Amino acid sequence: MSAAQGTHLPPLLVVAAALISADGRVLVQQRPTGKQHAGLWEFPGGKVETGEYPETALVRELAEELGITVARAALTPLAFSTEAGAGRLLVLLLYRVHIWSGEPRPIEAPTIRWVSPAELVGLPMPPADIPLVSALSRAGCADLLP
Ligand SMILES: Nc1nc2c([nH]c(=O)n2[C@H]2C[C@H](O)[C@@H](COP(=O)(O)OP(=O)(O)OP(=O)(O)O)O2)c(=O)[nH]1
Repeated sequence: MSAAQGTHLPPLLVVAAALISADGRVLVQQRPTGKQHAGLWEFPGGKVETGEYPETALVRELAEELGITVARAALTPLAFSTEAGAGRLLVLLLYRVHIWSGEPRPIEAPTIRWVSPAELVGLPMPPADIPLVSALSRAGCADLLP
C-alpha cells in the first residue's frame, strides 16, 4: 500500500520538546542503540500512551529521559510533522519549552547536546524531524527567546 493511500493502523502519536536555553540553544539527544533510528539526534519525548493527553505524555517523558520537571502550562505548541513509516503514519508534535526545574541529564540517551538552530540543520535526525528543524531554523536564536 502506498503512503498516499494510508494504512489501517491508527496514527502513532509522538510528542517531543524543543527545550530552549537562555541563549537560544536547543537540546537534542542521541537515540540509543537497539531502537529505531539508533545513533540519530532527536528532540526528547516519546509515544503518547492510549488515553493520555499529549501534554501529560511529554511532561512524563521529560522526567523519564532528562530528570527535569516541566509544568503543562510551560509547553507551547511550535510545529508538527507527519511521516509515513513502516506501515504506520507517525504524527510528531513539537512543543517549545523555556521553563523547567532540574538540570537536564541523559538518563536514557547516550548523549545530550545544546545546539543553535543553525547547527541543528546539519545534524543527522529522523526524517520526521526535518520539517521541525526547518521551522526552528526559520525562527532563529533571537525569535526562540521567551
Ligand atoms: N522522541 C522522539 N521520537 C522521534 C523523533 N523523531 C522521530 O521520528 N521519532 C520517532 C521515533 C520512534 O518511532 C517514535 C518515538 O519512539 P520512542 O522509542 O522514542 O518512544 P518511547 O520513548 O515512548 O519509547 P518506548 O517506550 O516505546 O521504547 O517517534 C524525535 O525527534 N523525538
